[in-house]
Amino acid sequence: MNQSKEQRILNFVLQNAVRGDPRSVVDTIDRYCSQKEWAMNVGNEKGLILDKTVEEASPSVALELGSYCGYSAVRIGRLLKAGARLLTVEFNPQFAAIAKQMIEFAGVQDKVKLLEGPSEEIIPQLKKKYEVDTLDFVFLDHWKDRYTPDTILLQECNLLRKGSVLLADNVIFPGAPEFLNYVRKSPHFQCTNYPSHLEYMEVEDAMEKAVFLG
Ligand SMILES: O=C(NCCNC(=O)c1cc(-c2ccc(F)cc2)cc(O)c1O)c1cc(O)ncn1
Ligand SMILES: [Mg+2]
Repeated sequence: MNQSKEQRILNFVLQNAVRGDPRSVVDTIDRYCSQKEWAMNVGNEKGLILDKTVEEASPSVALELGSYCGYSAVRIGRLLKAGARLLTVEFNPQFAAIAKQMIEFAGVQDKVKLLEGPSEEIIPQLKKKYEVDTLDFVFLDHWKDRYTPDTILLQECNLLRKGSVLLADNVIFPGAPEFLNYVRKSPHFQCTNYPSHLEYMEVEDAMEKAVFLG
């Protein structure tokens, strides 16, 4: 049975990156996906916006929706302070299996926990089952039509506090127009747009930061 693209990306990392070195894993995925096969990792240009936003938020508890191959989980995990943790949610079992191996190879498994399942099922479990009080940082990179319902669900589950930072990928391409409309119109969010480009392409894209005001 021939390999999936995601398996080929993982194999390239296992053979070319340095075990335990998150930076080398991130750079190796970017090298593969810019030179060999395009894939929907956030990439290095938007990755730098992600880095700066994570560093500014300095989260103790972070959530990622949409792990894919684990690129951004490794990227965020490497920036977390001692004792801080990232929960990353992936619906697709094939993607989840790859992401778990990527996270372990990078050596961030003590900070990053992958939760497999649909976000709408996992979010309501975060407080009781995963001992979350509130989330300091949320990276939205899953199905674009889930950004708005999941943002509402996070509020309904009292998982956001004054100052919680949401950062959403792909608000231009593939696009999340409903989400942009929702957070920009809401009195509960302070929004900032960061123009960029689709990973590994010259297509326009952007990230949107939405800070919860309580
Ligand atoms: O999360 C799940 N998919 C990835 C979401 N992410 C994207 O769809 C995504 C897509 C693109 C993209 C860009 C250009 C293009 F031509 C095609 C796709 C880029 C990105 O940066 C993304 O993040 C998922 C899977 C599944 O089977 N079930 C539940 N959820
Ligand atoms: Mg994306």
